[in-house]
Amino acid sequence: MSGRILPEIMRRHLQMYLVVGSVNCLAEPSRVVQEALAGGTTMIQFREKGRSALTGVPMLELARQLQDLCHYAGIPFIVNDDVELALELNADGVHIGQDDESADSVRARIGNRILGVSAHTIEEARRAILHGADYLGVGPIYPTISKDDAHAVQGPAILYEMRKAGIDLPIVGIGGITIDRVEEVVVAGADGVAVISAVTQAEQIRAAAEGLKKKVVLSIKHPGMSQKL
Ligand SMILES: Cc1ncc(COP(=O)(O)OP(=O)(O)O)c(N)n1
Ligand SMILES: Cc1nc(C(=O)O)sc1CCOP(=O)(O)O
Ligand SMILES: [Mg+2]
Repeated sequence: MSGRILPEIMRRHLQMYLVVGSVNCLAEPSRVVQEALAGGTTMIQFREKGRSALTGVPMLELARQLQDLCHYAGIPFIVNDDVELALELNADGVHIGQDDESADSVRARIGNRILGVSAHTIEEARRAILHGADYLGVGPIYPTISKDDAHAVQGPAILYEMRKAGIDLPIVGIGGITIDRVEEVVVAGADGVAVISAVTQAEQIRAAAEGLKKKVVLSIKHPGMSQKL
């Protein structure tokens, strides 16, 4: 990448952001990602975390497989937490939280790659922006089954509050987001939705991703209309 990603391009990548690891998938992870990409997923985060998470060579092989799929689909491949892994893979970016390495230090290591930072408060959001974040992950908006150590549920109100406080960096909402909740999340101020279970646990993965993406786009263009779908 020749320079930092432009906010308007970042916003488009955030529309239907799939966060995925082998632990979350009912089907084979590469199949899940293939189907999700076919359904119009706009960015993927590799998050290999949890009790039965892969490590070592199998983890690396899976990461490479998913990265290749993203490459062919022309969408960014982001690594959760592990800056070393992101650099080794030459990934498009990294997502870090408040308990991970500090954002300014990660920015210095990854150059112009995409940097996503989790923020739960306006103060955390402001600090992340100062430290070079390209987007904020804000949640959990609703109760989630996919993260054991999630913070307290914030509701869409946190998105309104951040926008009202003048935070204009691209934001993705995360945590318990289902198709029925998309419009509320977008209307509250998010540029898109980051999901695990709504896609990885779906019987029809492609249709699930497609439905979420369509609803995000419709909610951005015509707030209020998507309820009629
Ligand atoms: C898009 C997005 N938003 C938030 C998170 C959560 O990051 P973090 O708080 O570091 O928790 P872990 O995912 O590392 O358990 C995320 N991964 N992605
Ligand atoms: C990875 C993650 N981070 C969260 C946060 O609040 O920061 S919630 C979450 C899990 C999202 O999974 P699902 O879509 O299945 O609820
Ligand atoms: Mg983290």
